[in-house]
Amino acid sequence: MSDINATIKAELEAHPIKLFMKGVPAMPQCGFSQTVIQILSFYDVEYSSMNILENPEFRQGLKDYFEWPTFPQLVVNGELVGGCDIIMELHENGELQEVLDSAKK
Ligand SMILES: N[C@@H](CCC(=O)N[C@@H](CS)C(=O)NCC(=O)O)C(=O)O
Repeated sequence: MSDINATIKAELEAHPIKLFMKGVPAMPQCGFSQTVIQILSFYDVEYSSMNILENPEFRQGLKDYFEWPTFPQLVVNGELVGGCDIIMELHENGELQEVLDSAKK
């Protein structure tokens, strides 16, 4: 396993709910990241985030790791749930709560 893949895996093991985004929750630097932050604020959930603009290794590494070319990326239990469009869809159809509840404590 490449170094960055091992680093990503360790990061995901440490954080059951991880949002890779542009900017930080208090100041998202992209509308798609901002939308996901707003959606997550509807839920009583703790999550960790990483600003991929300040972590170029992760920015490229995650695209390869999940074979997903864009951010945000919401990851639960080490598995990519999706980006902005998918999170919005799961929120609107009522499935996001279950996904977030499945996070290992
Ligand atoms: N349809 C995507 C929109 C996200 C998107 O297009 N993100 C772009 C612009 S912020 C991106 O991450 N591009 C790759 C990059 O900047 O490394 C979603 O649902 O998340």
